[in-house]
Formats: sequence, structure tokens, C-alpha cells
Amino acid sequence: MSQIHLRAEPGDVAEYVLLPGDPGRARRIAETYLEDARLYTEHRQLLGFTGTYQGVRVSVQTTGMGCPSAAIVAEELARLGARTLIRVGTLGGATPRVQPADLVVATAAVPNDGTTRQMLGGAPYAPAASFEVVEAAVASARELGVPHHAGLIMTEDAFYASTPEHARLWASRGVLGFEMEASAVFLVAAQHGLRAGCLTACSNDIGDPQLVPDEVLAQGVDRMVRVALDAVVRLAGAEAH
Ligand SMILES: O=P(O)(O)O[C@H]1O[C@H](CO)[C@@H](O)[C@H]1O
Ligand SMILES: O=c1cc[nH]c(=O)[nH]1
Repeated sequence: MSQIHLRAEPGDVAEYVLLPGDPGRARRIAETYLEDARLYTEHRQLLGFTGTYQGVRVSVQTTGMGCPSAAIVAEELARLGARTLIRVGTLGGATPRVQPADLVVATAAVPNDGTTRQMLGGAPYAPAASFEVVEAAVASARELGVPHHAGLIMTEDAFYASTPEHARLWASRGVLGFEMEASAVFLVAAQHGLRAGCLTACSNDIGDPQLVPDEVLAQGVDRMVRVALDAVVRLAGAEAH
């Protein structure tokens, strides 16, 4: 049955789904990396494509920005038969350890957002990536020679409320950077028994309006996408054995 927001039928979506926030990134990934990519939904600009990468069927589904939209998309993907959700996003660095365009593989996301708070009724919970996805992403990054960090990130709602002081405080608790969707993707995936992961490329320092130069960020995003797709191939290979 077609979903309210993702106008797709079961069978349109692959078991492995990459989740960029930006519809332009979804189209670029589909056009650059997937063979026989087909657009299966474009309602509300939540562009979704399915094709194959090194013989593995993969979808790329836009989440839009923020947890409310990401939670809807993850829920509807689960209903459409997705089994592994991997966010491919950008993130604001919280610490000088994370440099412009660096790859950050999230192990978990501090849920500083209203969506997961409502879903959990305020109960304490630690939205986390699936171990197999983190393991595959780190193995892929190593094999492809992509420098990376693996660790805690924070998901929040208010992009312009983040300040350098806030970043410093959370960096002192181990947070590498901030983004806006991972906690919801991790929680919805857990509720449906799906695997989830989140890879990000650093687009700026928190509180710094200056983005990484376009071409530098584009290279970081490209490295992140190649690592995510290689991780999908790795996960699919492991499942086949
Ligand atoms: O680049 P994407 O994947 O959209 O991710 C980040 O960028 C947006 C904010 O600029 C938020 O969606 C945040 O999570
Ligand atoms: O949420 C985000 C994403 C990228 N950069 C930020 O500063 N915040």
C-alpha cells in the first residue's frame, strides 16, 4: 500500500536504504553511483530512488531536515520493507578533532530533539547505531583509506540555537558533532527491528556561519557516500553467507 508521504509500493524500496537530508544529494548519489536508478517517489520533494550498486539493490531516500520528517520517512520505509537504514548527512563539528569534510561514523546520538522525546513519553533512552553497521562502515573506511572518527554525536532541532559554548560543553562529554536526524532514525529502526547507521561529513564548526568551501565539502560527502555504499556491499555479502 502506498504510504502517506512516500508514494511508493512494497517492492519499490530496497532492503538497504541510504538516507540523505537533502534531495539534491539523493539525486546525485542515484545518478553518480547507482545502476538503473529509478525514481519511485517525489511527493513533497522527498525524492526516493532505487537502483543497484555492485550488484546489490539499494535505495536512496531523502529525509528532509529534522527529526519530525526523518521519523516519518523511517517509519514509512519500514512499512515498505526496508531492512537497513543508513543516514548519509552533514554535521557541525563540536571539537577541533573533527576537521572540515572529515567523516564521522556515529555510534549513538544524544537525543536532544522533540520527536524522540514524544515517541518515548520522556523515558530515558540511548538511540544507537547497530553494531554491524558501524563495524561495516569502519571496515570500509579503513579499506578505502578514508580517515574517520567513530563515536557519539548529538541530534537536535534548532540549527541556529547551537553555540560554540554548547558545543564545547557537549564535546567535553564526548560528542563529536551535531546534526538533526540520527536519533529518530535509530529509534524508529529499533522499534521495527531494523538495522541503522549514520555517516556524516563535517560541513562547519558549530556556531560558525562559514561553511566548508563547496568543493572541499563535496569531496567529503563523496568519500562518505563511497564508504556507505561499500558498507552496504559488505553487509549484503555477510548476509549471503
Ligand atoms: O545535510 P543533511 O543530511 O540535511 O544534514 C544536516 O544538514 C541539515 C541542516 O543544515 C540538517 O538536516 C542536518 O542534519
Ligand atoms: O545540524 C547541523 C548540521 C550541520 N551543521 C550544523 O551546524 N548543524
